[in-house]
Amino acid sequence: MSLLVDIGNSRVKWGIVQDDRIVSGQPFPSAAESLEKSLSHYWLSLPVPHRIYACNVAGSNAEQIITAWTQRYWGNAPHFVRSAERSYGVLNGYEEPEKLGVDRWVSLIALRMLARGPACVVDCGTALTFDVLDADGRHLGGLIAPGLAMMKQSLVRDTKGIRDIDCSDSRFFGRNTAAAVKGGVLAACTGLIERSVREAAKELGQMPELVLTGGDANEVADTLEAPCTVVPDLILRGLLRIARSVS
Ligand SMILES: Nc1ncnc2c1ncn2[C@@H]1O[C@H](COP(=O)(O)OP(=O)(O)O)[C@@H](O)[C@H]1O
Ligand SMILES: CC(C)(COP(=O)(O)O)[C@@H](O)C(=O)NCCC(=O)O
Ligand SMILES: [K+]
Repeated sequence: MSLLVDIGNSRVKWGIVQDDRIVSGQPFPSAAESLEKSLSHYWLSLPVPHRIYACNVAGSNAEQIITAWTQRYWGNAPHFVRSAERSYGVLNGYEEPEKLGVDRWVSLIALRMLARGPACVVDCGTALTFDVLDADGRHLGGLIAPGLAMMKQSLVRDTKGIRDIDCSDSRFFGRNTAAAVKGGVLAACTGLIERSVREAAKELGQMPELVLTGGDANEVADTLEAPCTVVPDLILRGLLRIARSVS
């Protein structure tokens, strides 16, 4: 059995590989304070994995805690994927390829398998990232913006007049503070995505496919006018691609 682990700035997403398919587990917070406890809670009952493939953007502390845990209970350290210049049919577009967030790199590897032609991937996580891949697997670069929760938190933190932001209203324009914040933050994300897709289409000479992933992908997809596909386990699928090539 292989274990696939995507360690983001908010949450650890993970899944086991059974019959070459991903069975996703319950995500848990990546915060260092609770990480060891969460690992024991979610992973102690698993069969011992022969291989562990991980991508981590939550800092070396998270990497150390997870490695210590898997060493202690399974006698096995994870293989931490690093961003490369070229692999699995994808050519990294960064001037310094190793500086591209490894979650973005792995999502491009998955996107390359999934898409028939040029495609864009949006990760609606702690940050919102947008990356472009042409029909030959060349990464044309991307964008990084704050994610939905981070935008809301920054409004609460840095203003006196915005406090309660719980809202189930779904009209575009809000008629109270919470609805105005919800709408503003969603419009910031969907506006970024729709403008970026148009810009990508200009560079590509053709309309790209659009794939969304991350904890807020469904909420963003519901507001987007552009056609898109939500793939919740996109990064785990990229890790599976890498795992297959090694075993
Ligand atoms: N059950 C949930 N628990 C926590 N966050 C959630 C949940 N469902 C959706 N979210 C949203 O998902 C975001 C984190 O998405 P995720 O893709 O896990 O981010 P990251 O990869 O940066 O850790 C949070 O900011 C939150 O808005
Ligand atoms: C952009 C990110 C913060 C996204 O992290 P996430 O929201 O997935 O937790 C991460 O991919 C990262 O730290 N990237 C390094 C900088 C870059 O990609 O240019
Ligand atoms: K992520």
